[in-house]
Amino acid sequence: MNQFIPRGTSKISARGLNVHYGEKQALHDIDLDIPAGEVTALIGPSGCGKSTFLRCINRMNDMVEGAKVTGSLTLDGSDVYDRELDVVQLRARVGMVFQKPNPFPKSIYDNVAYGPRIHGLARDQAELDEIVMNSLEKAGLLAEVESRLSESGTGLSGGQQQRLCIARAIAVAPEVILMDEPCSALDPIATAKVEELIDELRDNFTIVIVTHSMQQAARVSQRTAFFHLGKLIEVGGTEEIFTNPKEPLTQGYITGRFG
Ligand SMILES: Nc1ncnc2c1ncn2[C@@H]1O[C@H](COP(=O)(O)OP(=O)(O)OP(=O)(O)O)[C@@H](O)[C@H]1O
Repeated sequence: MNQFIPRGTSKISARGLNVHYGEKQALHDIDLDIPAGEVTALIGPSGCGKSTFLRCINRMNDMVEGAKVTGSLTLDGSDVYDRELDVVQLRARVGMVFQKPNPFPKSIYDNVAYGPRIHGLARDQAELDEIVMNSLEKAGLLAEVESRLSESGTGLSGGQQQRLCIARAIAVAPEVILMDEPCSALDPIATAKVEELIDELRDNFTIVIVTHSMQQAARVSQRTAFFHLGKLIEVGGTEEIFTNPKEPLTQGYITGRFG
């Protein structure tokens, strides 16, 4: 059963969204609204289609051979799958942070400056410096790396690398940040830092996060969508989903009866 927030307040809207990988249908008729300025968590057992849905939003599925997306997906009311749409521009508006931190083998500075450079966001070096510093600050990393900006990003700890990847995503001023299990490779302390950061970022960005951890969904999100076997079973306020789910399948999952 799908519940909608009123139209007009949603940043991303899926209607009748289907995804096939060759013969296999990974998502069935998904209707889902993602509100602006909130964190929406996508949860559900392995293989239920969470990552597939996430990857539809910035058209990462375009790169998967045999993947076919039908139905409608809009960002601020515009069709994400419009043939005329510039996918590079879309990915600047919709940034992504992956499961494994993947800094470029470049300096910490250049990791963050990369996007602003290719999108021509800074008029001069001073402006680029400002974007880099601001992004590192917003990602909660500046104090730890200020004195070593020219050192390689790959030399940082896993948690620092993930915050560097978040800084890199923020640097192009996206509207939406997609996070695909961003803490699964991190220890509990690094995880706590990234979770804190997610909470701070929601003032400025719309965030969609895939997580296997129900505790994490409960800690960081305001809205939760539960997927099962490629279908959206239930979506609602996170507290409501975790304390008073309407669907027996959701209840079964959150109480650990299957997973
Ligand atoms: N590139 C692909 N080619 C073929 N099938 C795929 C591909 N990617 C995903 N699938 C299938 O689509 C379904 C949904 O996968 P998806 O990765 O979206 O699930 P998920 O809920 O994110 O899983 P997990 O929690 O294990 O990451 C699964 O059955 C998966 O095997």
